[in-house]
Amino acid sequence: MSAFGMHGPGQLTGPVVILGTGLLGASIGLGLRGRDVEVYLSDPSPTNQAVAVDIGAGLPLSALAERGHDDGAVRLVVVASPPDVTAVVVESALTTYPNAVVVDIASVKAGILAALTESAARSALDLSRYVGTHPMAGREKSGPVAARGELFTSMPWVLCPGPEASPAAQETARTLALDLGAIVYEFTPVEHDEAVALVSHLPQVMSSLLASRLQEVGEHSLSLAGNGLRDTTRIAASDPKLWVQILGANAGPMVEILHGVRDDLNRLINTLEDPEAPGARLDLAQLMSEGNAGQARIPGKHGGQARSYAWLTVLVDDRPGQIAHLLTEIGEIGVNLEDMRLDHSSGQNVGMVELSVLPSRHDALVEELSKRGWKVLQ
Ligand SMILES: NC(=O)C1=CN([C@@H]2O[C@H](COP(=O)(O)OP(=O)(O)OC[C@H]3O[C@@H](n4cnc5c(N)ncnc54)[C@H](O)[C@@H]3O)[C@@H](O)[C@H]2O)C=CC1
Ligand SMILES: O=C(O)C(=O)Cc1ccc(O)cc1
Repeated sequence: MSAFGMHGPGQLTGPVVILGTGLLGASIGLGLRGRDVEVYLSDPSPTNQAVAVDIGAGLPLSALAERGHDDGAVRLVVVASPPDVTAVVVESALTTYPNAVVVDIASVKAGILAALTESAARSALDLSRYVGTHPMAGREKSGPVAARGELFTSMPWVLCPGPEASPAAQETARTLALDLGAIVYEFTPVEHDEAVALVSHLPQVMSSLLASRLQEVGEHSLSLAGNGLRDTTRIAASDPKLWVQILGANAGPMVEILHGVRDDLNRLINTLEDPEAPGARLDLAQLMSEGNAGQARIPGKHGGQARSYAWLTVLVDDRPGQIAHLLTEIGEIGVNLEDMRLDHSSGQNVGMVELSVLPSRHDALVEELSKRGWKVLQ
């Protein structure tokens, strides 16, 4: 059993080759190693490859032959390179590994399938072994140092098979996602690109636009920043190189959505230019309630139904061990935490731990924690 064997074996059989060992490639390697799958890693950046090997995401690709395998033995190739080189890397993997299923995980799907279909029309490319996929899980950091084997647990993973993908190749792609703990969805590449324009690419653009407003503001104003600003700008820290490629490859669906956003912004500007005008307050109320209605439709994390939780805030001294102590006590009280955020009161030696729980458990937790001497704000 490997060092990560506590996750138990999966269904997938190796050897698996991962091409591109950044955040996603190394995370997939870690997850598969946790299920004892034989994984080999390759990256044009020797540093990224070495880091991925060091964290236990697999062995260098050179070890494939050393372990007695030829290229024909490879069962699955995962292409985890940047989107703009993905079609070329898939094409070369289909040729190099004649018996392997090849999946890619790039964030945009239709253009890659179109490029491969065009290549296949000119050469003898076997697209029955190719399945485009997209795990809807990531981070605002890139590179293998940020990799996590659990990244995909309970997250959506979209399969976008082209018309030539064989049932066996689709089954292998599905097994990869399921072994890594993901929830599998099937979309056509075009449906996928339209959906992610709204649920993934627009949030990134809005977050970046908002955060870019902060470049010139004085420190005095920034010191008032609270969770609203942090929540809405987390992904503004994402890698520009990746997002230039994603947005460029999904420009059509994005432009359509951005026209709608521009109309809404124009409406808001017009209203706020004359906030005392008849109907202005109603218009603002409508805008806010339209937002409420959209927000309420977002499914809960892990694909569950949208659900509202109750929040409470516990003040903790800024000393080592305080948060661990608080969590232990909550465990003893027997309340399950749904979410947790940490914050600091600026300029004070006190931390604020925000906890979310099922509404039915909120009052009991407040009462029990208060009895045990914790300062609880509701
Ligand atoms: N970052 C995220 O949150 C998510 C990213 N993706 C997709 O996953 C893929 C990888 O993204 P990240 O891991 O975030 O990027 P990353 O920048 O962390 O890693 C990309 C890796 O690909 C390597 N690479 C560059 N050219 C290559 C080539 N020709 N062949 C093989 N490897 C090559 C780079 O050296 C780097 O190590 C992208 O296609 C992205 O759209 C999908 C879901 C989430
Ligand atoms: O950090 C987050 O919340 C993300 O949503 C990351 C992400 C980035 C790119 C993708 O194609 C999918 C997911």
